[in-house]
Amino acid sequence: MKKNILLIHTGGTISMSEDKSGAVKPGAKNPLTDEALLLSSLGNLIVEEPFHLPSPHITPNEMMILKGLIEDYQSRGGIDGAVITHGTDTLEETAYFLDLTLQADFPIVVTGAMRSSNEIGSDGLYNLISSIRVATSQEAQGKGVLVVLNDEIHTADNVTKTHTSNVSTFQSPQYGPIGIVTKRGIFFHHVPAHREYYKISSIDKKVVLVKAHAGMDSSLLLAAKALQVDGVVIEALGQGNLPPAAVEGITQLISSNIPVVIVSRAFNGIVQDVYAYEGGGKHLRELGVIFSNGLNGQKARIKLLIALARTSDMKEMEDMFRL
Ligand SMILES: NC(=O)C[C@H](N)C(=O)O
Repeated sequence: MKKNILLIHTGGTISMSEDKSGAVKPGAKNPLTDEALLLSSLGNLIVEEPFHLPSPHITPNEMMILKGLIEDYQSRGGIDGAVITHGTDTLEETAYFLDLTLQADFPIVVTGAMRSSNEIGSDGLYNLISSIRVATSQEAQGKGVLVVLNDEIHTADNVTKTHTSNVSTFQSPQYGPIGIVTKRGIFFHHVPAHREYYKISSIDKKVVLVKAHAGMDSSLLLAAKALQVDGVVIEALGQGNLPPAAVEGITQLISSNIPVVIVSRAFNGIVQDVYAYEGGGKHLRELGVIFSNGLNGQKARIKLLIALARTSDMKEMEDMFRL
């Protein structure tokens, strides 16, 4: 029996076309709707298009709209899986947001494309078909929000865009993909180590993301404090260290009760309190910095926004980032 799949289009290259000059842009109509007949052989598709945006235009507000839409369908029942088409630039942030805030009992898959619908070698329709196949697979259940592109199945917490234009751009640097898509089937070779769920009803805090560099000082951190942001995420150096000149900024943020979360600007590995020199991980831990293990900066920012939507207790936030 065909499964009921909620198909949500949000925009991005997957629903754009190239014009004669080679410029890629959204048209009046989503080209994927032309493929409705072909796609309908894969399941009963219930199509929604709550907005049509390139993914650099996506904000947490659109992420909340997607969460609400999926929860609506979930409460009405009868849905066996959901697929979201999304621009690739911020796809990982939306996927991770939904992973943390939805408690769906059916698979949710996010996909996109690197080449627009009318380009040679266009990957959009192929990725969409793969995603619907994953969303209808029994084994995809209970694995959290999945990201499917280029024949690979990734978890939302680990996947990241690693190449500006290549179709194999989505990679999971820490652990690799958890499954593959082939002509014959959907094969999972790993199980996600843990799942997290946080109930939120709004998201409205301001969290900035700062990248550390050799010679970094406190100016951007002090500017963040002056702007009265609600939280700061820093892509720190190596295992989680900062230049000594950044310590003043950290101290002032934390003494103003503004949480500071660090991840590493290295795209593999975790941050730890290893080094005991000024600005080293041990020093940062003593100052009250929260260590986020394994997330990249943009995802730690999403998690901090969610944490701030739930609590102002630093200890509770720290516990959330320990997972
Ligand atoms: N490949 C893509 O989808 C990139 C596009 N700029 C977007 O994210 O909307």
